[in-house]
Amino acid sequence: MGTHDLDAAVERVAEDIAAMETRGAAAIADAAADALQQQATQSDADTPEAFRAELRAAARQLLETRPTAVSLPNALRYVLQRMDGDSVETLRRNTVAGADEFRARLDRAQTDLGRVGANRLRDGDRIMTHCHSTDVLACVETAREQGKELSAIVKETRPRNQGRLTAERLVELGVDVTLIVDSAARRYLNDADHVLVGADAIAADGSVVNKIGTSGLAVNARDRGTPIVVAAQTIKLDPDTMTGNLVEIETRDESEVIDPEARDAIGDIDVENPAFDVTPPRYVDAIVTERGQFPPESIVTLMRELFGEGITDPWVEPDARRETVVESGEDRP
Ligand SMILES: O=P(O)(O)OC[C@H]1O[C@H](OP(=O)(O)O)[C@H](O)[C@@H]1O
Repeated sequence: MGTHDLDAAVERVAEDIAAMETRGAAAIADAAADALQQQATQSDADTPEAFRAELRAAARQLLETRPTAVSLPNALRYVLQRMDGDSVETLRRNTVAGADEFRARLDRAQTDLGRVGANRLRDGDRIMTHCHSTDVLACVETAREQGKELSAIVKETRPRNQGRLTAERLVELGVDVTLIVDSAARRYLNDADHVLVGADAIAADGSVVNKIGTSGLAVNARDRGTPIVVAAQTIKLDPDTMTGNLVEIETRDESEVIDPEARDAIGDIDVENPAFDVTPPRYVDAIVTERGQFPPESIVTLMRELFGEGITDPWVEPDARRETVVESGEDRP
């Protein structure tokens, strides 16, 4: 990859995604499409092949940042599939247009999803949230625009406390917010009408990969009889899972859990920090997408419609392309 001229914007976007300065599956997809667009705009490749190779290298650099949110490869796939043409200028134009189109679709999808999700919310409802999902917030925003009064119990979501971001945004939307520590969730589930969470990836069997703690929340919610709704644009659907591949779960640095000094003070311990977990479909009542809401078991039909049976990895050099099967990652559910 070192032989390719990567634009500074690509490096910057990749660093921001890895450090979680840019986070949330939709925002990651948007930033990745933007980075490819900047690479295409700035490229001084003098042959179509050099241009293509540069864009593929940029995509690989972006892919290396975080492994779980499938919106990232889906965004790269969308843009690179539109990189078409016989001259550098045509390739540049088509790639830039592909990125623009992708980002516009992303925006539209979230608005449409918000309308679908808002239909599930009634005036006076109380939701419980986990982490920070813009797809969830789109549902709340539309419901608020429809004049529905809502309140929310917001889990802080250790270790990075993205619940505080959700709390802030909900307050801006005029929602009454109660912030709780994660371990208090069961205690407050009786007060909630819905658990409403986002997703980083959805597998073909309807399993939902979301922020660590989602699966425990879903099991508790089912026990309490509180419906569990997942707000996830179709960009969160993982086409690789149609051929039996599992979603890779990101493990992050232990310093997010405990600072090194405090850790040393305790003595010889192991610290683990998985960023996501897998909620089996039987605990999920509905997946809300821009195409309507689906029971998790039927999501595979939507996946086939959207991705067909075969998928490609357009960032791989042509002589190394796979057919349809890829290697499984580690620590997959
Ligand atoms: O696409 P939207 O709905 O904004 O976010 C989806 C999901 O992305 C986040 O992951 P992280 O904070 O990037 O690890 C959360 O798990 C959230 O539910």
